[in-house]
Amino acid sequence: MESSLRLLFAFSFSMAASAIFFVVGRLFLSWYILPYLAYRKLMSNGFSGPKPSFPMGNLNDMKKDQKIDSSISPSSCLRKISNDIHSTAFPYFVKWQTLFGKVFVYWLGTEPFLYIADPKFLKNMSADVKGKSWGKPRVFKHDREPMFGNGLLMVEGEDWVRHRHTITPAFTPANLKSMAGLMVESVNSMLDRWAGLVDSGHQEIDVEREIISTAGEIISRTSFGVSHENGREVLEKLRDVQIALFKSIRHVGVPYGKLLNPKLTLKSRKLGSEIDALLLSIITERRSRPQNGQPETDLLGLLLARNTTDGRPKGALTTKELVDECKTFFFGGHETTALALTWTLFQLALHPEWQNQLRKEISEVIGDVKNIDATMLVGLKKMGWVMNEVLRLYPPAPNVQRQTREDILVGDLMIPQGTNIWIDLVSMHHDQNLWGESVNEFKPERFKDDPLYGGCKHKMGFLPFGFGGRMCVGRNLSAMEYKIALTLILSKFSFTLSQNYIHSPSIMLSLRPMHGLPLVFKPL
Ligand code: HEM
Repeated sequence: MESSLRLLFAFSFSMAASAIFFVVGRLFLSWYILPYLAYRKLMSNGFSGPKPSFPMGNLNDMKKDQKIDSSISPSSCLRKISNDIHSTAFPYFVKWQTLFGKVFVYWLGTEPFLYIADPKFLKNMSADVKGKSWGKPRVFKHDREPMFGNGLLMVEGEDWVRHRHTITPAFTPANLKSMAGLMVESVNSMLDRWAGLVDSGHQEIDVEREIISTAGEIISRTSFGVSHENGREVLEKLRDVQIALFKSIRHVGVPYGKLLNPKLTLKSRKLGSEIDALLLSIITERRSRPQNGQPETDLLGLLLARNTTDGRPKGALTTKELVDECKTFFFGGHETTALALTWTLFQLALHPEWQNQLRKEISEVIGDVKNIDATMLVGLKKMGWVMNEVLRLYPPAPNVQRQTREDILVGDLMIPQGTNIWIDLVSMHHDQNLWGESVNEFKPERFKDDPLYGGCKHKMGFLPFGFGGRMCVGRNLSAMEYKIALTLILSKFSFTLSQNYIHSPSIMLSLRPMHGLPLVFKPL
């Protein structure tokens, strides 16, 4: 009896020991051996980079380099505003570029990333890769699940083709045109609010917050057909997730890094579920709405038209996929455009001569802004140059990420399948070799003779909307909203930068003014 008990104990012990050994082995394999082998493969292919440490990779070096200037104050800041933001927002990349060139390998936790700021290399790498063959880094997909789920920004392969086909018709010229009226209405109500504030002696307004809120209202109404009040709850929760993710970014790629921030992790998961529930109720309400025989052509209408509850047609999105797309578009559809407008008002506040040039163009092309019409907007050429120049200097989406799903040969260098890729748009947009000596100056006229590339020496050196098949699906919607909003703002106010402005362009997924953008307004 005793010996069989001993036998049982020995057996259980050895089973437990093997299980522990197996788990530890698996973890060691996936955290250390596999990333190290991937790294070795890249290094043996001729790539170099800063030395990583386990398990933080290069995260500690990045944190150390990102010094915060505690002496900064609004008045000292106004004296030293510079558009050379690459060196302030990404000092570690600038340092590594001087050591290793414009293509190198660095580590986020145990995840090696191939960093690229060389448009020629980017072109050679991406020339033969179709949109559906690119992946997105698993480490970000997992991290950003509560914000984007597996929506268009993150989805891959044949599923990406299916999602993109379903969504693209929402952005046809006819559909965009039908959104113009709602955009005008939302922007005018923001401007009425500004006029009220100025009348009551509050000339200084933080426009970043105002514009983000109005852009949120626009996407809620134009793409989802919901009131601003209903959309606001989704947008506020998305913003809270964004802040929570930003706070935990310090441990991105670190195994079980989320456990180091349990509160933030739980918070973003909880918010993610609440957002899903809100979106599901918007979808359910829309499904039950009588259609009056008219096809609904806004984004949600199009998504639902292919998604009847009784027997889904081939290629239709599942309810989970629908929710993820709504999440992606609620967020992606407002913040980037709002930031493009915000950075534009910042530049125009510093360059009143451009405010005047644009006002002149508006009066020649549009005339009375009460009659603004989407078809007139193409005539606003100078405004197009200004938009491009702002997207060059302050790209709201400052980097693009990929993961290879096949081996890619670039000249005689091989990028192995599964490699994470980080494309630094800010670096390319601020590269003196590509743009010349005036690279950090605001010069919209550089787009006069070359409206698409602004005279950049390489066509892949200017990519505010990404590249290839995965280029931004909302870029035309964004250009229309930008032109409508800027036209209305410029026709009602002139503005200057407030003494309280602190120049601190920072990354919180997107590139934003860390301390807002206070401007001083004067009605015209
Ligand atoms: C100034 C405004 C905008 C900028 C700078 C911008 C920038 C970008 C960039 C750089 C990408 C490529 C990302 C990648 O390849 O990983 C992208 C993709 C995307 N954008 Fe935009 N975007 C803007 C406006 C919009 C708007 C208004 C919407 C929606 C209404 C939108 C929705 C999307 C979506 C869904 C994708 C993923 C496309 C795909 O992978 O097929 N964007 N955007």
